[in-house]
Amino acid sequence: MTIHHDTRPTLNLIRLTNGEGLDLPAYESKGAAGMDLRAAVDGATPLMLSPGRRALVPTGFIFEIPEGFEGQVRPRSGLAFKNGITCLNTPGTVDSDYRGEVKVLLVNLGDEPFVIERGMRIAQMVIAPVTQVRVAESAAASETTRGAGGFGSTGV
Ligand SMILES: O=c1ccn([C@H]2C[C@H](O)[C@@H](COP(=O)(O)OP(=O)(O)OP(=O)(O)O)O2)c(=O)[nH]1
Ligand SMILES: [Mg+2]
Repeated sequence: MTIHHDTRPTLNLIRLTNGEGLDLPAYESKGAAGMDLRAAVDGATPLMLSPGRRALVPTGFIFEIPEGFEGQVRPRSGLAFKNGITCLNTPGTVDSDYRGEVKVLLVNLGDEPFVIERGMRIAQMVIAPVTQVRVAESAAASETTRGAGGFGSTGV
């Protein structure tokens, strides 16, 4: 008999009052990179995002990102393609020591108003490993073939 342990890191979620009744953020397919985040806006008063405007949309949860990881808040391509809705600060960064509510900074780059209803899947979060480095200062940079060439220096 084989016992399969779930060896994935744990993402602990704390549901806030405005998140009551919302589905947990979830991977929508077996191999999905991101879990979809839902809008915790008031059920009775959907949020109307006019063209060119932005809004900080609550998710209703605190995410305890495991140490050594970050949460990347990214747009959903369908909303971007169909409605011009994207994340203004993409990819948003959720630090592992953040204990506030995760929010999604949406912007409407389309030309029609967009209505955000409670429970709507507005963005996705990818959990990714991060490396913190030791910061040091040197007087001169080491030599490389590339040197200071950049911004198209190798041609198109
Ligand atoms: O899309 C986002 C981006 C950030 N945050 C939260 C979690 C993150 O840990 C915190 C700070 O984000 P960031 O470091 O990007 O913003 P800042 O402007 O540098 O604020 P701070 O001075 O609080 O670090 O805000 C979100 O909920 N959603
Ligand atoms: Mg910061």
